[in-house]
Amino acid sequence: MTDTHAAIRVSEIFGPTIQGEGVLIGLPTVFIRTGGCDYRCSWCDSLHAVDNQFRSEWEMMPINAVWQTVVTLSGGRPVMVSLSGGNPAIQPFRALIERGHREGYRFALETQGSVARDWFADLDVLVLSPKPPSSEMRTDWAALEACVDAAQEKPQIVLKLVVFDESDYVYAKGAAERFPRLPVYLQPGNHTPPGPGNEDASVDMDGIMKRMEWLVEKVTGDRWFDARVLPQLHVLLWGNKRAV
Ligand SMILES: C[S@@+](CC[C@H](N)C(=O)[O-])C[C@H]1O[C@@H](n2cnc3c(N)ncnc32)[C@H](O)[C@@H]1O
Ligand SMILES: Nc1nc2[nH]cc(C(=O)O)c2c(=O)[nH]1
Ligand code: SF4
Ligand SMILES: [Mg+2]
Repeated sequence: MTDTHAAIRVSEIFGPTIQGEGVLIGLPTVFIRTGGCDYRCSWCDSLHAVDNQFRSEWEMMPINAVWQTVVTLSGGRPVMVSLSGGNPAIQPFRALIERGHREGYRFALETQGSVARDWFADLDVLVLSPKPPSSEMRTDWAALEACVDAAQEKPQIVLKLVVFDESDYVYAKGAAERFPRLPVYLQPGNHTPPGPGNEDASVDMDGIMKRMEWLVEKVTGDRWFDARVLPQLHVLLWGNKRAV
């Protein structure tokens, strides 16, 4: 069933900018960032879409209004739309995806993989980013597998793993071994400043670059030749600034 009366809890809609991460890096993209998350990662870089203290900034938007915003931002030209958050899987996106597809838009979704939806099969790209030990979250592997199953091999599915340290790297290797058919993107963690609302704080660029170099040494040393190591390009360009 497609519920065209459904509303999406939106934190921000922005773009077009470039996708800064993973398999679609560099591609012009409009982002819909939903409000609310079932996780609380210790290093989440989007707390303004997670922490309840920002709830007053979130808006319940009817599908039509969300879609109109995307059309306005893209000048009516079909573009990649990234559904992120928060956890976008807890929002009712089926009708928006259907609407956008009719007009030639494509949809990627970023989720930690804790909640599976049957409409994942309607996506073009499903980015699963299970959380390593440094996040202080525990992975429900059955839920992650349910996300892969829900997609029914229709969208492209990739694993994007954030790595801060050795135990995160070991976790990433384990996750890749559980899903041998999924391409793997490794992304160095960005130590975001404590607390939400600190997007003007400077980025620890040296730390990010050191972790990237170390990651390259790890994957090449381990002969892990189908892993890809990529930075968050938008962080290199614009730091912790919001909505870029
Ligand atoms: C803010 S999350 C929103 C989507 C979903 N909740 C998730 O975590 O996949 C978007 C992406 O940013 C990554 N991310 C969040 N905080 C990060 C940080 N401090 N450093 C590097 N990547 C981070 C997540 O792993 C995820 O791939
Ligand atoms: N440019 C840009 N690329 C991104 N890739 C993933 C993002 C996210 O926060 O989900 C993000 C974001 O916020 N901005
Ligand atoms: S799952 Fe994603 S949005 Fe939620 S707290 Fe973790 S990084 Fe942030
Ligand atoms: Mg981000």
